[in-house]
Amino acid sequence: MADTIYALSSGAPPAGIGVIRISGPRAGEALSRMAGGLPPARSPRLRIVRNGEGEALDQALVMWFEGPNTATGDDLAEIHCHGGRAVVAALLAALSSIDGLREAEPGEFTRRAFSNGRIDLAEAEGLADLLSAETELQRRGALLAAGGNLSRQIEGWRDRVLGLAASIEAVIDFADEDDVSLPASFSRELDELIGEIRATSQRPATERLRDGIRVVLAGPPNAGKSSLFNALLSDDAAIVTSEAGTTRDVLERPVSIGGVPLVLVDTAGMRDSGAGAIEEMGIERARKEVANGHIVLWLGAPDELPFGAIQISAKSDLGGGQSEGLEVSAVTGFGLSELTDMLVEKAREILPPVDQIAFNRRQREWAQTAAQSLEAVDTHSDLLIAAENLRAARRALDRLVGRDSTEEMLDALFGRFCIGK
Ligand SMILES: Nc1nc2c(c(=O)[nH]1)N(C=O)[C@@H](CNc1ccc(C(=O)N[C@@H](CCC(=O)O)C(=O)O)cc1)CN2
Repeated sequence: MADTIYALSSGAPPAGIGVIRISGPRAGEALSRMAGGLPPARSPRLRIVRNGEGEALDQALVMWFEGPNTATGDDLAEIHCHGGRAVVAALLAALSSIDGLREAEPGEFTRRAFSNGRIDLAEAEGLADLLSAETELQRRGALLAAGGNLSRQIEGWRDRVLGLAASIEAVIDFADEDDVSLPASFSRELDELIGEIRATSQRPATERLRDGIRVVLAGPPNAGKSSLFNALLSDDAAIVTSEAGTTRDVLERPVSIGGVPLVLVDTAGMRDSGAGAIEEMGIERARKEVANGHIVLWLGAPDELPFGAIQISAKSDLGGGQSEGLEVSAVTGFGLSELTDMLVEKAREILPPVDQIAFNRRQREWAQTAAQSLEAVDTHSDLLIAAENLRAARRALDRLVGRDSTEEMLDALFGRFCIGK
């Protein structure tokens, strides 16, 4: 019998309300013991919730969902309690003392939903992105995958592959009868399918949306990079999102500007001579960032503009001086809104579309494998080989949505979730 797991699924206490979920074969029994009987299925009821000694712990809304039509696919109970630390702690302690119940691991509720066939891998990956979404664009992109749009598209492609395979197999099976041949539409249907898979694979990968567009500020020392960095971070439109984990001599801050996820990267000032060994290392890092940045803002001399970078003339409040490129002043705010508008526009051009499905890198590899197998289908030569290529394409699409995924893959994915999800 599968374990029955429980966890606080809402945010860290103290909070207004705490939602505790219990999933598994003993969920109903556990809720019934604590709430003095099961409420009617799928209807909230206000109950006094008690521990094993009959002591009242809280007055809470309780809900009961009978499997398999639940979020996890198991029997599922929920206690919506007051979100105070001691209330949540007392309820979790009461659950831990019930036989056969244990605390859930990170992502374990979602993993149950996956093993019970309630969601597929593409939906679970979308959910992981949805939970980590900090900007509006990230939320919209992830919701499409989490809501099954991507999976439905793959299912549609898979059905078309099966249809093509059935036509080929019919010809193979009736090879003796000479009036059996492939439908005239076969090649057109095959080409259309390849075209759609290729077009979707060519869209930028969703990791770019998840990780943000790197906007690198580069230039010589004292060019005003850090002032511009700070000004962009405190721009009205900018919401500073959670800090990146790494501290380096390259300073980076994730920020949401107009709902678009950007990572602002401030670099060491570049100069050719007079730099000591440590500064030299900083400059080396700065060069790397310039090479890897999605958007590079150059605050130096126009004749040293790195390839593809955007010329910025900072400190324009000082007047005079160079006036090439976009003029901005971190001090007066002059030109900042033009700069952020431009950043948002450029970023959107290189981000995956949020109103259409896009793949992450793992999904893209399988989609490309499927397209390659389909491209190898040649109806003018051995049809047995064509049939085998169609089977290979079907297998690749299956892998894309996680049929036969390995334990390692699942551990890696669900380990990204928090406890209670
Ligand atoms: N309180 C609470 N809120 C939550 C969740 C939860 O588990 N509990 N969710 C946790 O992820 C998300 C909602 N996801 C859910 C997914 C499926 C079903 C479910 O019961 N599905 C059934 C019946 C659908 C229906 O009522 O029409 C089904 O699909 O058959 C419920 C929630 C977000 N909000």
